[in-house]
Amino acid sequence: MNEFAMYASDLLDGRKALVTGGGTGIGKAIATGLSMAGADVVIAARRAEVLDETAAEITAMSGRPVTTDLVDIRDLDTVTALAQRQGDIDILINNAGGQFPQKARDFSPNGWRTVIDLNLNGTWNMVQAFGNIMLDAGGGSICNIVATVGRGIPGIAHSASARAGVVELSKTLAYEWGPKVRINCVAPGQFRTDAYDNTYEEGVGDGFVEQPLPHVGHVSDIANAAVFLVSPTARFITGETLYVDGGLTVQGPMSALPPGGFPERNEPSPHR
Ligand SMILES: CCCCCCCCC/C=C/C(=O)SCCNC(=O)CCNC(=O)[C@H](O)C(C)(C)COP(=O)(O)OP(=O)(O)OC[C@H]1O[C@@H](n2cnc3c(N)ncnc32)[C@H](O)[C@@H]1OP(=O)(O)O
Ligand SMILES: NC(=O)C1=CN([C@@H]2O[C@H](COP(=O)(O)OP(=O)(O)OC[C@H]3O[C@@H](n4cnc5c(N)ncnc54)[C@H](OP(=O)(O)O)[C@@H]3O)[C@@H](O)[C@H]2O)C=CC1
Repeated sequence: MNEFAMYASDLLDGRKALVTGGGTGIGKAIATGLSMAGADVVIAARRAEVLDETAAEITAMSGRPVTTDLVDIRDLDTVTALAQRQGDIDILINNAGGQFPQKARDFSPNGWRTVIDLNLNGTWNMVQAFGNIMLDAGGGSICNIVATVGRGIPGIAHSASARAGVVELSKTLAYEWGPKVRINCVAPGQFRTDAYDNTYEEGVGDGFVEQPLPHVGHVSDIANAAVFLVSPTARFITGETLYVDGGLTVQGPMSALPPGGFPERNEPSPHR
């Protein structure tokens, strides 16, 4: 099966889409999905070489040109400059982000700040810069890639807080920008991208078997959800968060640290 061929190849004809972090992993899959559905895609991040390689790969699959551009979403000046170059977009996917796993009690002030700055402030920089242009131009659609927030994510309290902020931001803007700009989120469960494998210890997510769909997701699962949400097929959906997590948040283990990562949880409770 071609995982990226879920939609008609002209679904997004004539639309321009920008994907942050589109050179790797989930962002690359989303960019591929958008291109396969007919959009003119721009992928933007910090590493030109990675972006160029990915653009060529996507073009080989979809037959459509893919543009690359540079941005550091934490740096407002580069976001503003990107918006001046690529402001005429109809679709924005805020996928760039990430964090490191650590117990909250060990976070340094700068560690906390860095993750909030990337995932909440960085996303906000993009949303405001491009959202304002969409509002002036008449409309558009935004999709923010977050994480499975809603019941806490032990081991990444900084990122969980930032992503919850993005979910609430999206709901708020869905109202404020309602008639013109739709804004939704996709919440991925666990996806074994290169970045994931490089960041998380062996054993994280081993409890998959307890998840309703007991296997790892494919990045195209996220891509298909994101393409749906930004496409006219989802024209009556805004302020929503779509969980693509194999049911992890319904029932499953949730920790970014490997099993045994919180031995203090076996200590007697002072609350009894
Ligand atoms: C069942 C399913 C379950 C599922 C449960 C799992 C759910 C996970 C869901 C998410 C999965 C993914 O995102 S998968 C993709 C994963 N890959 C990533 O996220 C990689 C991206 N991460 C990063 O680039 C970095 O972590 C990040 C800090 C965000 C940005 O790096 P920078 O180079 O800008 O920052 P630095 O200057 O290096 O560091 C800034 C501060 O952060 C601290 N810091 C950085 N890395 C650190 C580390 N590993 N441990 C401690 N502290 C760290 C530094 O010490 C600095 O603080 P001081 O020393 O005090 O100055
Ligand atoms: N994989 C998973 O299981 C899950 C992933 N997520 C989230 O999904 C998103 C994609 O994850 P994944 O594909 O696995 O990870 P990647 O690390 O492969 O993707 C992150 C992308 O964002 C870009 N990026 C990082 N920082 C910046 C920045 N400051 N400015 C611009 N671009 C930046 C990176 O490119 P470059 O370095 O060139 O800038 C990279 O292409 C992330 O937000 C991640 O946290 C959420 C839940 C689960």
